[in-house]
Order: sequence, then structure tokens, then C-alpha cells
Amino acid sequence: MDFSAQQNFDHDQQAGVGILLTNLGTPDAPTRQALRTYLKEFLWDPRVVEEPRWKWWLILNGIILNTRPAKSAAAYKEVWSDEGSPLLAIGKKQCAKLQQVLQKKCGDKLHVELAMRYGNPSIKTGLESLRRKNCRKIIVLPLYPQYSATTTGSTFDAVSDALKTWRRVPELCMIDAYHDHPAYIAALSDSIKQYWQEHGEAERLLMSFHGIPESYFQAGDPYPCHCRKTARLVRENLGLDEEQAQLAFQSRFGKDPWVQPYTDETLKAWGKSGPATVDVVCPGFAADCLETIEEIGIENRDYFLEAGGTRYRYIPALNDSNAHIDALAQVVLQRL
Ligand SMILES: C=CC1=C(C)c2cc3[nH]c(cc4nc(cc5[nH]c(cc1n2)c(C)c5CCC(=O)O)C(CCC(=O)O)=C4C)c(C)c3C=C
Ligand SMILES: [Fe+2]
Ligand SMILES: [Fe+2]
Repeated sequence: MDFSAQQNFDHDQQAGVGILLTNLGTPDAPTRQALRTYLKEFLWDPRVVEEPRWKWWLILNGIILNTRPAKSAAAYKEVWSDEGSPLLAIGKKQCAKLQQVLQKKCGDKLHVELAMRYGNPSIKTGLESLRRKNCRKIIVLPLYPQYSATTTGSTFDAVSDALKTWRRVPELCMIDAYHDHPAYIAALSDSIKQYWQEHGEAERLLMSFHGIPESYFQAGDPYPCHCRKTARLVRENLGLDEEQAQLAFQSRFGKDPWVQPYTDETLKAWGKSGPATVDVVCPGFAADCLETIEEIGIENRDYFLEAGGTRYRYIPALNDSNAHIDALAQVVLQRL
């Protein structure tokens, strides 16, 4: 074990508190090669794909990593901006703003760093930055409001792994979920209300969350229950009934059943015989990314309109809005 990196650590400096803000991750570039590297790390995580290792190794290396990277790179090209990947660019803004808000409240012993579970900047790098700033207490805030072993659980694995080589392990607080935090629910509801004030209301609201395999839920992952609670609280806050505002799960991967109802099938059915106008919001995504901009903003729009719907709009994620950053600050401050 290598503890040498800590030799220059200043033991006398006053200790600080670090906040590690994390998100899923994103490729370094929208290219086949960068996607291959990224997907290899992501899809080899046993929290994400629970298949027996030998079997999954053959499928991943024999099929998926030879086909998916080119397809995913084309999709990423559609959302890539001058600032790079939206998820990372928005993450950097969220991090800088949260630092400002928390420093105003708590002073300059508080440091916020951004890290990605897969790809860069890594969790190891983020934690090391906080160590250099002499943070003896670290609060990990994964930007997933709803807990899932595939996301939040996996982030905690990576944090624990990174700390294995530290001689002085910091006091640690891992925030597991904030799916029903009043400030998060208020920020979501207010952003929908504001969108409707500016653009008018649709006949129906679809709250679309990323899915997980149905078998993970059966094995005890509380994720779908967290999503349902978020959706119910937002719906109640907006004063809508169960027909006017509904929930669905997107981004199914592979052939096994995932938690239902599926977003794409719901929108195709609504296009055929349901409401003429639909607004879609993705409360589980703290930042707009491939899954919201491309999958919801483009792909699912086409499904709805081609099936007969007349108007489809995507309401942006909370991103770096003041209400969102204030909500995240409140989630963190409760743990200080
Ligand atoms: C293979 C299984 C997958 C599980 C389980 C899964 C869970 C899960 N993912 C998110 C959030 C995001 N996923 C994103 C991209 C993405 N997700 C998967 C697969 C699983 N996700 C893949 C293969 C990809 C890559 C894109 C692709 O090739 O289609 C992203 C976007 C990242 C970006 O750079 O924009 C997010 C965010 C959650 C919340 C979740 C379970 C709760
Ligand atoms: Fe995903
Ligand atoms: Fe997707």
C-alpha cells in the first residue's frame, strides 16, 4: 500500500470540510474510441450489470464494445457543445455555484469538488483535491435524488476504494437520497409552474425517470419507490390528478424486462389515442445530458408525433438554477 502521497500534508493547518459532488460520468469526446473506454469502465461495474462475470465478460468484450461505441458516439455528437459534454459542463457550473452559496453561509473552510463515477474527473482525483485542502470531514453528495445500488451504491464503492490508500481516513458522510426533500420537490414543481406560465400548459405531464432492471427492484433496490414518491409529491404540489401527471421509466438497456411503464411505449400509446399535447420532465436527472437532450428531447418526441400527437415539449432539468443550488445546499447543510 502506498501512503507516500501524504508526506507533505500540513497537520497544523486548520481542518476544513469537503463536499464531493458526483454524477454518473461521460466520455472524454464524442468518438468511438472515447466511448469504448468509457463504456468499458461503466458497463464492467458489477453494480450496473449483475450478470455472472465470465458470461458478461464474453458479451461485453465480444459484442457490446464492438457495436455500441459507434452508435453512442453518434448520439453524443448530437448533444456535444463548445463546452464539451453537457453533463460535465453543467456539473462544473453546479459545483462553482454550490461553493459560492455554501461559502457565504459557512466561510472559506468549505470546499466543493466535482467528480464523475466513470471517466473524468475521477472520484479519486476529487477526493485527493479535498485532502490537499485539508478537509478532515467529507460529505459525498451523488447527484441522484433517488437511491439505486446501480448509481448511488456504486458511487459509495468508488469512494471507499479510493480511501483504501489514505493513512488518515476522513470523517465521512454519504448522502444516500433526497427524493422527498421539500426544497428539491419545491424546486422541481416551481420550475414546471414557471415553464407553464411562460409557454402554457400541456394536456398531460409525463415524469420520466431512468429505469433499472426489474430483477434489481425484486432483489430490494428501492429506486422505483423513490421515483414514485418524487412523482407523487410533485403531482400533488402542482394540483394535478393521476391521469394528468404520470410516471414512466426510460433508457432500457438489453433484453431483460426493466421497471415499467416504459417511457417510449407510453408516448407511442398517448400519440395514438391519448392527449394531443404532452410536456415531459425528467426529475431524476440533476443535469441535462444524453438521456434527456437526445433520448427525451429528440427520440421520444419523434415517437409521440409519429404516432399522432400534435405538440411535444421537454421541460429542462434543474441544472444550475438558483432554486436547485439552494436545494442542494440545504441537503448538505443538514449534514454539517
Ligand atoms: C446497463 C445498464 C444501465 C443501468 C442499470 C443504468 C442505470 C442508471 N443510469 C442513470 C443515469 C445516466 N445514464 C446515462 C447513460 C447511460 N446509461 C447506460 C446504461 C445503464 N444505466 C448506458 C449504456 C449509458 C451511456 C449512453 C449510451 O450508450 O446510451 C447518463 C448520461 C451520461 C451522459 O454523458 O450524458 C445518465 C445521467 C441512472 C440515474 C440510473 C439508475 C437509476
Ligand atoms: Fe444509465
Ligand atoms: Fe439512452
